[in-house]
Amino acid sequence: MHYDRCFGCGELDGGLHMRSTMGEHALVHSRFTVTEAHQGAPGLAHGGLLACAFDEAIGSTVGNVLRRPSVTGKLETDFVRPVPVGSTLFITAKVDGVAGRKLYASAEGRLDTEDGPVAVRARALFVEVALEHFTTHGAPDALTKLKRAEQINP
Ligand SMILES: CCCCC/C=C\C/C=C\C/C=C\C/C=C\CCCC(=O)SCCNC(=O)CCNC(=O)[C@H](O)C(C)(C)COP(=O)(O)OP(=O)(O)OC[C@H]1O[C@@H](n2cnc3c(N)ncnc32)[C@H](O)[C@@H]1OP(=O)(O)O
Repeated sequence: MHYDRCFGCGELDGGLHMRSTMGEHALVHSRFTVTEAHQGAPGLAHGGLLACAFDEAIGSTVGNVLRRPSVTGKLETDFVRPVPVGSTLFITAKVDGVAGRKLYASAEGRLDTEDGPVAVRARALFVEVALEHFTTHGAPDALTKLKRAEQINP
């Protein structure tokens, strides 16, 4: 978790409640369980929420592997298989490259097990920002809140 009020990984009611863990070879593993609240078509996950889960999983990867503050500049998703309510996506993400402030990363999500069929793939460009990005555009006390989460999850 990087911030307890984050929609992706925080404790908010209605949030995605995702957790990410660092694995071998700098791969980061996240899980997203699709509930009734995440539906688009009856019984199936909404694509926008799946994209959100991948934003979170890739953002967590970029943040924890590179330790550079950044924001999503671009997020591209391929939905290759329906994701039913009740299923869990096992997401594996990695950093693909760095070019100055541009941080490239990608992820794939497999259905229900680590080696299940791939249901979603995503690629993202994160752009490194100064810490003032969060205080200028967000809350004035953003850094205090972010640093508190860092202390909980060093
Ligand atoms: C307090 C401690 C913090 C420490 C952090 C460390 C660790 C943290 C650990 C973990 C973090 C964990 C989890 C994170 C989890 C979830 C993440 C969710 C992330 C989000 O949910 S975040 C919200 C959505 N996000 C935005 O709210 C961004 C709004 N946006 C902007 O704020 C600006 O737009 C910005 C800053 C993106 C760029 O603005 P800018 O003025 O700074 O820079 P500029 O425009 O020059 O771009 C520089 C180079 O990126 C290229 N570039 C930019 N955008 C592009 C695009 N779309 N496509 C292709 N290329 C693009 C340019 O073409 C140029 O490339 P070149 O240099 O080659 O010309």
